[in-house]
Amino acid sequence: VWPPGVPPLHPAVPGLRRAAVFHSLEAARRVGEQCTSLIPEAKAVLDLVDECPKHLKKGNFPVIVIEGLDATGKTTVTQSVKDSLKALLLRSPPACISQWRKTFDDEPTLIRRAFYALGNYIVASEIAKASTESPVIVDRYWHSTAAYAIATEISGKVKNLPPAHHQVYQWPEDLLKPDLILLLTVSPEERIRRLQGRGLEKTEEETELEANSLFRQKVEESYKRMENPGCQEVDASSSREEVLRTVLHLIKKHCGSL
Ligand SMILES: Nc1ncnc2c1ncn2[C@@H]1O[C@H](COP(=O)(O)OP(=O)(O)O)[C@@H](O)[C@H]1O
Ligand SMILES: Nc1ccn([C@H]2C[C@H](O)[C@@H](COP(=O)(O)OP(=O)(O)O)O2)c(=O)n1
Repeated sequence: VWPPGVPPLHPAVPGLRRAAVFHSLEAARRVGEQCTSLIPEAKAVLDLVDECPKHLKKGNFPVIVIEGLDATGKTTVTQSVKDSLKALLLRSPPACISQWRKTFDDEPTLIRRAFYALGNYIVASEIAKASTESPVIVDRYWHSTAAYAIATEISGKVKNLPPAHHQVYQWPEDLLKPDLILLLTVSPEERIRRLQGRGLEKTEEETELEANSLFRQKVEESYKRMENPGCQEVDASSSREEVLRTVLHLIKKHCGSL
C-alpha cells in the first residue's frame, strides 16, 4: 500500500504521512472510497471530484491564496482584494461541499483530512476555470490542510515538528499551484481581540489563549515550512487599510500588472 518512491518518514513522526497528509488525489480518494458505505456524503464528494476535468491548467490571470490562523483577517482582506482587483473569490473547502463539512469534522482524523484534501482538488478546477477570465483570490487552500493536519498529529512542543524540507511540507505534485501565497500573522493578543470583536465568550477566549497556544504555534510554524510553493508572511496587525495596501503591493510585485 505504501506508494513507491516515497521517502522514509521522519523517525519522530512514524505514520504521519499516512495519518494526516495526503500527497495525491489518489491517496485521498482511496480513503473517501473506503467510507462511502458508512458515510453517504463521501460518495457525493467523490462524485463532484470525478466531475472535475483532469490535467488542469491555470489561466493567464494571477491566482493568489490567503492563509493564516483563524481571525488573522483572511475573510476581511480577501473580500477587499476581490473588490480592488475585480477578482473572483473562492474558498477551500468549496461552497459545493461545505454543507457536509460538519459531518466530516465529526469523523476520525483520517476521514476528516481526506475531505479537506478532496475539497482542494475541487477548488483547483474552479481556479483553473476562473483564472482564464479574471484574477482569482482564494481563502485557504492546500497549506491550511497540511499545516493543521501536521499540527494536530504532532503532540507537545514546536520542536517536535518534522524538520524543515521534510516531505510533509511539499506541495502535492498533482495539485494546481497558485502564483502567490500570503500568510497573515498577528500577535496572539491581537488575534484574541479580534475573536472577542466577533463575539467570542470570555471563557472561550481563555481556553484559546492557554490550551491552544502551542497548537497555534505549531500551525504557524508548519505554514512557514511549506514549500514549492512556500508562503510569504504578511504582518497583518495593522489597520484593515494598511493590510490591504501591503497585500496589493505584494500582488503587484509578484504577479505584474493586472
Ligand atoms: N486589520 C484589522 N484590524 C482590526 N480588526 C480586523 C482587521 N482585519 C480583520 N479584523 C476583524 O477581526 C475579525 C477576524 O477577521 P476575519 O477577516 O473574519 O478573519 P479570518 O477570516 O482569518 O478568520 C473580524 O471581526 C474582522 O472584522
Ligand atoms: N483548505 C482547508 C480549509 C480548512 N481546513 C481545516 C483546518 C482547520 O481544522 C479548520 C479551519 O477552519 P476554520 O473554521 O477555523 O476556518 P475559517 O473560519 O473557515 O477560515 O478547517 C483544512 O484542513 N483545509
